This record gives sequence, structure tokens and C-alpha cells, in this order.
Amino acid sequence: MTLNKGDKLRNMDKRRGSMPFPLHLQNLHRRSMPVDDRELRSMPEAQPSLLRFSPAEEHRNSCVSDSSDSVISSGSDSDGQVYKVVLLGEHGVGKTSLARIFGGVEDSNDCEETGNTYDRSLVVDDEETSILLYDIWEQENSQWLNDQCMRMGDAYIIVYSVTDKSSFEKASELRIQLHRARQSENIPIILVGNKSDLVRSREVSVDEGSACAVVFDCKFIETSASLHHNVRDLFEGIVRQIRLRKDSKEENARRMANCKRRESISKKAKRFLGRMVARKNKKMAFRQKSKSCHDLSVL
Ligand SMILES: Nc1nc2c(ncn2[C@@H]2O[C@H](COP(=O)(O)OP(=O)(O)OP(=O)(O)O)[C@@H](O)[C@H]2O)c(=O)[nH]1
Repeated sequence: MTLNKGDKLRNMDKRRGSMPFPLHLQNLHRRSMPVDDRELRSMPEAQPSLLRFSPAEEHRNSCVSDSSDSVISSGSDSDGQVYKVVLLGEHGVGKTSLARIFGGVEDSNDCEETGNTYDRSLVVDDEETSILLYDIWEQENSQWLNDQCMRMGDAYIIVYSVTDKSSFEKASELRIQLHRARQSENIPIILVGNKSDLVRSREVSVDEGSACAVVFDCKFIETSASLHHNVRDLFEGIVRQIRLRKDSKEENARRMANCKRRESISKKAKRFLGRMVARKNKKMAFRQKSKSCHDLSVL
């Protein structure tokens, strides 16, 4: 997306809102936008306090969504942390359209007024999580900004258009770049094939999308921003992926703490054999992974 570098945006205050998909109340949308490199550099880290509503506003805006157990509401998440989710992808694949649905801004006439960052607290599975969604990826204008994007996210949504093969290839490149930038980290990534409504001009099949996700070890979903198809699932999915990794990190830390006593020889042997079997049986591992790449609620 092209960043708006106007003074108007520079001076705009951060606002936030909370509302279920779909949403038409533009004035409730909150944005905080890093409009150029300098601003992004000087931008303070998002604090949960920025995301709190006044009680009156909270009452007005909180609401339960119609079809699932998710709510987009105000307030901070249970651990007080705000997770940064970054949208990546080629020009025109629908990043902004997806972000605007998330942010509750759908009228394109409001383009000038909206920024590149959207925050929402989503209640998924009865738990609240605050998400700051960044739609600031630029293909060629700023290497610094792109490097920053690769480093700053707690989770990533890599979007391609199912009607544009080159955007699919670009998505693979982005996945590789991300892997290089964050090698040792197990970051949640969802590969998104957007514009699934354009059936006749499809150039990338569902199978190609999911095979790519399996190879690149990430989750996969097809969406249509135009029809709002699977958009809710996408954002709930990213929340679940963030939580799953957080939980498994905590679990690992707990396990490490408990594992002060020495492992028995038989346990070590079991672990070693387990690894050998997994390595030998790559086909099986591939099949297992490919089964789960569509399930955004498991690791
Ligand atoms: N049919 C269809 N059109 C879509 C969909 N999503 C986005 N579009 C259209 O595709 C065009 C580009 O969408 P954007 O959301 O601006 O794409 P972007 O990735 O943000 O593009 P840049 O800002 O150039 O990086 C717009 O005309 C959208 O209306 C979709 O799911 N289906």
C-alpha cells in the first residue's frame, strides 16, 4: 500500500474503536500511522494503555459477533500485551482491503482519512487479545521500512491474489526473506490467497496455495475481501496462532525449569529414536503438515 505522507496524517491522533465484522461505523476506527521512515523510527512502542477506551465509549462499542464465539471489543487483553501483526504482499493483492475490514473501515471514500495501522481487541475463545495490524509494506520505496517490517512483527499475514501468479511467487519470496530475517524465531505466519471470489480469472489453485504453505511451514487460508469470505477466520486464526506459540513457549520454559533433574538414559534413547523416525519418515511428516495447514487453530 502507498503510505500517505501528508501533514494531515502526520498530525492525526491515535484513535481506536471496537466492533464486529462487518462494520460501517467509520468514525470508530482507530489508526496510528507511521507515515514515513522518520516517523516510524520515532514512533513509541504500542502500549496497552493506548488501547483503552473510556467506560462510556467501551459500553457503546463492545458487542458480540453474530456467528462465532469471537468478539471485537475494547479493553486490554488478559496479559496486557499488544501483538503486532504485519501484512506483506505484492501491490494490489488486497492487503488494504483486508486491513480495512479488520479496522472496520470499508468505504473507499474514506481512504484519505484512514491510516496504515489498525488496532483492535479481539475476544476469541472467550479470551481477549489486542492486535495492532500494520498495512505499511512497500515494495520498492523504502528498504529501511521493509527491513523494519520484517523485524517488528509478532505475526505475519502474507497475501497474494489467486488471480495473479506473480503475486503468489512474490509471497514465496517474502516468506524466504522473513525466514532469513527471523531465523531462530518461530513466528506465526498465515499465507492468504485473496480474491477467491474471482473464480474465472483464478491463476493459483487451492492445492498450490496449501502446498506452498506446507513447504514454508505456515498456515493457509483463501479469502475474499470483497465478499468478506473467511476474513473473520483469518484474523481469529492469527490470534490463535499467536496464543499457541505463546503457550508453547511458556510450556517449554516450565518444562526446562522442571527438567533440572537429569533425564534417564531410557528417556534420552526414546527421544533420539523419535527424532530418527521423524527424519526418516519425511513423507508422513509432509502429509501430517498438509492436513493441518488449513487448520488455523492448531500449531
Ligand atoms: N474481486 C475482488 N477484488 C478485491 C479483493 N480484495 C481487494 N480487491 C480489489 O483489489 C484492488 C487492490 O486492493 P488493495 O486492498 O488496495 O490491495 P493492496 O494489496 O493494499 O495494494 P497496494 O496498496 O498497492 O499494496 C482494489 O480495487 C480492491 O477493491 C477481493 O477479495 N476480491
